Amino acid sequence: MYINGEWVKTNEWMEVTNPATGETIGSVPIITHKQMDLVINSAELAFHEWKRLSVYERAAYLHKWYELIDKNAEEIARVLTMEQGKPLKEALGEVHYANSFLEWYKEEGKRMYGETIPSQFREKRILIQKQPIGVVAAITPWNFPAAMITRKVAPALVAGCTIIIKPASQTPLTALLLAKYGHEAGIPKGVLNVITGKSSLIGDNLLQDPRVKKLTFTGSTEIGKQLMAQAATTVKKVSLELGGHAPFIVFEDANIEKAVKGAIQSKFRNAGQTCICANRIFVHESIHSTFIERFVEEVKKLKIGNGLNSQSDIGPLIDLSARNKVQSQIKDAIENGGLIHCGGRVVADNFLEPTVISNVKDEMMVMTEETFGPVAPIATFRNEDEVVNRANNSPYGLAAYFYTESLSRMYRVTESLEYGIIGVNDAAPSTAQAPFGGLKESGIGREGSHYGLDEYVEVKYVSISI
Ligand SMILES: NC(=O)C1=CN([C@@H]2O[C@H](COP(=O)(O)OP(=O)(O)OC[C@H]3O[C@@H](n4cnc5c(N)ncnc54)[C@H](OP(=O)(O)O)[C@@H]3O)[C@@H](O)[C@H]2O)C=CC1
Ligand SMILES: O=C(O)[C@H](O)CS(=O)(=O)O
Repeated sequence: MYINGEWVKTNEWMEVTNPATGETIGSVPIITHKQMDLVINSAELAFHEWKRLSVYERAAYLHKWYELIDKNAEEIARVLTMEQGKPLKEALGEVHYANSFLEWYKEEGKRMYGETIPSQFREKRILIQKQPIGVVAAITPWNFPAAMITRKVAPALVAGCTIIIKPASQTPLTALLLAKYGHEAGIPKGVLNVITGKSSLIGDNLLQDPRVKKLTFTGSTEIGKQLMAQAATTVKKVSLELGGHAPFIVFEDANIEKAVKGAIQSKFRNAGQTCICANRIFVHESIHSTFIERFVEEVKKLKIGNGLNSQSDIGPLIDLSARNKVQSQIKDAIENGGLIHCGGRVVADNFLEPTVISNVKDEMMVMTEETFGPVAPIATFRNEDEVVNRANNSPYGLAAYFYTESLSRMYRVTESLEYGIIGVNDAAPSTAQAPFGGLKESGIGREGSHYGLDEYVEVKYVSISI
């Protein structure tokens, strides 16, 4: 663990395994109660100094950190693949995507403007200041072990906050490697902290402590709700990036080749383990057979294998329970009339073939529960109103995609879909300068863009009588 600028151990450890092979690749300490108090104390003390630096001074630290991550991207990507499983080419892409948040926020922080507002009284002046909120608790998931951290740390640090990061127990090594380069960049002690151990102990301590002013969480909706309730005890500001169940709609006037390419990209990235993966594919009945034929042809080309093998397109699922959950969705679909066009089988332990199922009904598990695996369920639809209603019929509201060549349809459907992120003929919308986040039970707040910076500041109103 990295606490107050030092590498800290404990007597108890937990192992980290490679999901592709099951082998142990490392171990991390299990934090104690005493160390929880130490890390919160360190972050609180550091906050009072860190916030006094100019944003330009803070940005300079982020710039050095960015340069070190860029220089060591291959090393970080390799560790990421070994603990999370994604193909090395995807892991390297994630490291650069993660670094883009440092690159973007080290500059955006310099535009953290306040404002003056005219008063109705001659003798009064109204001043609005933006100030850092304080100590931030960041709890992150295993599917993007680098990007889900920097997407929080970059805006938090440049705004003047200090941060305590709890990475997922399955992927802590990437977080600790990022901290190593943050340390080498000279980030002052106590500003950046990475702790590991029992999530409930860590969560309870961070969320009950009034010195922690903000929770930023990325993970499942179930855990997000629990943490939000815990944060209420001390009225912490919360940002929640939760589950998704993205509809992917192919209209009759779509460019089918683009739609097939987009569906492959959105569905099978990270073996389908992303919160914005296409989870329900709706194809207009008039182009269904053409789409299915081309889509299956392309899916069959995907190669499954250890992420360290440069030929692999699809790595393992994170663990056996994840694989079993996906398999149960496939089984449910088949039992209710779904037709398997390819895949559906376990290749080895955590490896599941990329699977395409047609004749899918909206009541099936695969169409109502987040899949988080390489399964593409395809349903047909007759008209625009029908498919928009079906697409919106979900407690989730994170990402949605649709393919059309019609400008008027693009506006109509974009305005009707109840999702925070909409890809129009685009299956890969995520980028540092745009706001990422969902509606409904997909979360609260945004990450990335200037909206993401606002999550780490308080707006102070100063009324002056001269
Ligand atoms: N909206 C978005 O941007 C994203 C959403 N997600 C969603 O996350 C889920 C997959 O990620 P996954 O890691 O399994 O999600 P989880 O919600 O199970 O875990 C997320 C993080 O929360 C921690 N955690 C779990 N329980 C507690 C607790 N009681 N107190 C404190 N921390 C706790 C976990 O720790 P531990 O590892 O020790 O269990 C982990 O670090 C999917 O639903 C996916 O949709 C994932 C990525 C991005
Ligand atoms: O966990 C996720 O799904 C990521 O937030 C998706 S992305 O930002 O890498 O696209």
